Amino acid sequence: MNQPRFSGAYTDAANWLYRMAREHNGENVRAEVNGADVLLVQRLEDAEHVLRRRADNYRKNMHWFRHMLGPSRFSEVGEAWEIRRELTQHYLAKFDRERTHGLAVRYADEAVGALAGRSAAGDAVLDESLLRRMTVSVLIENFFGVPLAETRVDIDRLATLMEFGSEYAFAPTVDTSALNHRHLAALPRLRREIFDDFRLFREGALPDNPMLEGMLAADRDPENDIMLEHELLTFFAAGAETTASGIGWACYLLARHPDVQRGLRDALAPFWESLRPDWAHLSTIAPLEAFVSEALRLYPPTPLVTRLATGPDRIGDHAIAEGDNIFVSIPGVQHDARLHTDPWALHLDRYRNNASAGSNIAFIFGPRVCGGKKFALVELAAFVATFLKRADFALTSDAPPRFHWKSLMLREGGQPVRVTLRD
Ligand code: HEM
Repeated sequence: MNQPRFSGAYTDAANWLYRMAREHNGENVRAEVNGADVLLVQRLEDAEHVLRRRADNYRKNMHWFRHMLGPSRFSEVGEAWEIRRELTQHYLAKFDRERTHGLAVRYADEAVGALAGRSAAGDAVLDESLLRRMTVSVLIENFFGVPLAETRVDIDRLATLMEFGSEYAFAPTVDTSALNHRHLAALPRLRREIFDDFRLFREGALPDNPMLEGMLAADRDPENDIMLEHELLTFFAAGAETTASGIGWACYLLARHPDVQRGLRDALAPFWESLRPDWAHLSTIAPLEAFVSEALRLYPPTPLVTRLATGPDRIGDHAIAEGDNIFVSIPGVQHDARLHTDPWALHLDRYRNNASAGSNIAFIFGPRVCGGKKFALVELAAFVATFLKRADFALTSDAPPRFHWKSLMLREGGQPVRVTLRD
């Protein structure tokens, strides 16, 4: 059989990952990706080997991403990563759940009204910039204590930079096409504009904030190459673009499964009618948790993580040499029919006994686990609950999704969903 091959722009990469997950279900695959040999890992046990058990032998491989966005917690390895992780992880782990829940409900309420306005005006797809505005608003207000409107952060510029970055996110990088030349030419100006947008963070114009003060102190320290703007950029990209993609896919699933939509709304009714519609209460609503988990299983916002072998090893049946490229396919692992019966369908029941929850790896695991996993799960649950309270979601097209990768996974052409307010 011919070796599977991917060539072209990485904007198409997620379509290839889903094809591999169907055609080589439950198998790892040696593939050629833009001219380089890659082992595509699709088995949970081997993903655990690469990301957790032998993480010391598989380092992050984001030279090009680093080149585009600057070195940050996201791209660095070893001590350079550990210093950066120290700067933010305490705050990402110890955030106030109730405050985050409150902010997520408030901004979801605003966003769903605007989304319904767009649908009423004739839009057949969800306006993704409204979803991004919602998630950036929660992130900034939660971690920096100010509303987005009082900062100069421009969410569209951030999204454009992410799109540029996706072309260069992986090794091997794509051939430089005319499009890429245009990107490269525009990059310096775009970066300058975004850094200028972050001026208030550097100038101490925001309320006292220990996380920001720690980042600024590290930025001033000549002993390292930490730059506040690089850390902020990846913080916003990792923390807001991802959840915006996640809630977009959740809306699509609600629209595609009206029965699930009704069932969840019914399950949430006592919550909204209660005297205590807070996180302590929302976090006990099992069908909501199951729905968020299934949305992240079927459509993981970050579908691919790439690593480079630093020494020889074995992964399943494959011998690994130093310098080998390893791609862990999250859709591959999460659609493995050995772990999930009927893996392509939405199943809320499988979470009843937490049976297959452990095989969902949307946030990966091991030392480089997503720093914002808990925060993202609080936000996503609050967004879905608020959207369901306020609106109905209906499909505007039955066409199966094609994917558009831009450092995270969106739907090509936008999510075909009409939003109608219930009150
Ligand atoms: C549904 C939402 C999200 C998903 C699916 C997601 C997924 C991921 C994945 C797969 C990685 C590992 C990438 C790699 O190692 O190559 C990662 C890393 C990271 N994520 Fe998330 N993420 C989400 C939301 C967030 C949020 C809300 C934040 C911040 C508030 C965040 C902060 C981070 C950070 C800081 C890292 C780097 C961790 C490290 O290497 O130290 N993420 N995320």
